[in-house]
Amino acid sequence: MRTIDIPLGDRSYPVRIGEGLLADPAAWAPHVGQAPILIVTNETVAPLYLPAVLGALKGHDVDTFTMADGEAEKNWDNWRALIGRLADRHAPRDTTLVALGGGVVGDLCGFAAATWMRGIRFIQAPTTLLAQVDASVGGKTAINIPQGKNLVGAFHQPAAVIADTATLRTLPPREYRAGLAEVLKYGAICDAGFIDWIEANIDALRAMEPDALAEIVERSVRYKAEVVGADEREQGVRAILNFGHTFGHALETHTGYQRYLHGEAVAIGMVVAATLSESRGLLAPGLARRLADIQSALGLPVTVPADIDAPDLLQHMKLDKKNLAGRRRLVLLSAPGKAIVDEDSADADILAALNACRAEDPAA
Ligand SMILES: NC(=O)c1ccc[n+]([C@@H]2O[C@H](COP(=O)([O-])OP(=O)(O)OC[C@H]3O[C@@H](n4cnc5c(N)ncnc54)[C@H](O)[C@@H]3O)[C@@H](O)[C@H]2O)c1
Ligand SMILES: O=C(O)C(=O)C[C@@H](O)[C@H](O)[C@H](O)COP(=O)(O)O
Ligand SMILES: [Zn+2]
Repeated sequence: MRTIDIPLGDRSYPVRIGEGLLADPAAWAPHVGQAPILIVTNETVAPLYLPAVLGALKGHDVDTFTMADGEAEKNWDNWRALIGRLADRHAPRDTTLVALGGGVVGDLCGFAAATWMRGIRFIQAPTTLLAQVDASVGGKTAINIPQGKNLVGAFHQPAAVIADTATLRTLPPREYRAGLAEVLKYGAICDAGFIDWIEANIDALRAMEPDALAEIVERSVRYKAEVVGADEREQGVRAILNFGHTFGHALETHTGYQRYLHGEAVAIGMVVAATLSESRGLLAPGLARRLADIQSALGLPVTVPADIDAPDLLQHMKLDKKNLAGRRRLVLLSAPGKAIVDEDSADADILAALNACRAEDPAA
């Protein structure tokens, strides 16, 4: 087991990464006391991993809340149902919530933990690649509303992250690929050498080779730890973790959270953001093409589909949380591995970048 600390003063916590951790009582013991535990999971993950977690937590007072599956479930109804469960069970303030699942379960459970009695402990037990490399770390919790992605939420750090890499073996291939988009994001914004590494290890990543998986999980968490440790509440540098997300979230919202996985939408968004960086003269030509080639090789989408109008996406971008006082703020690149926050892109620049990333084949 490897441990990476998220350095946040009295809110610091460990991210524990290893094979078989969910079933290991020793992995849980330091993070759960004798107070009640409510495990939040979904109908797909529960049959796969709930028995192992219940076994590891034997002897504790444990209840389970199981949601339906899918991004569209990260909504008010499930937040209300989960809060209702806590209320019905008279859950005291020392209750620990456990998010067992992907980023959807993690974000919703985290938001319930942030809001029940003004904030209770929670533990992230991420079971997707995307959640292990990104969503479980950093304390962003949220639900979606029809007007936009993650628009209702709170910063609320977990007490620990228990990332069992063995769970990745049951992940559907499309979900695994979506997680790779957030992995590549760290290369784009933090470390050009990591882009090189991913490029050199595409076959190993496609084959889910254990050494390659261990490398991307640990390296990604280290990049995120550094950024979150420097700026917990996105007052500055943390915004770079949103690279590709302004366009990605617009795609997700526009399609009702049904058509693209989060990582897929971010993948398209990263190509658009890199293209815009180049057309604005902020970034030397070549990286947008290179990112698109890596993503294609990893089986990720790279183009804005023909049936989605660029002005519609621009409209969704008005509710982006990075915007301040009427100023639109975008995360762009100034070099491979170096991100900047830009406030000077005009509508016409953005529309041109979106249209430059159109599929030549409308069916694509
Ligand atoms: N809070 C953050 O910092 C942050 C960061 C990135 C993404 N997110 C959010 O995370 C969400 C996406 O997370 P995700 O990609 O994990 O999606 P997800 O939670 O929908 O999980 C993907 C799918 O895999 C299934 N699944 C989970 N673990 C499995 C396993 N081990 N084996 C088989 N199936 C499994 C799930 O049931 C689901 O169908 C989005 O809502 C996104 O906004 C949050
Ligand atoms: O941790 C962060 O900060 C991120 O931006 C990570 C993103 O990958 C993630 O999708 C996050 O949920 C987006 O946050 P939002 O503030 O744009 O809703
Ligand atoms: Zn993301």
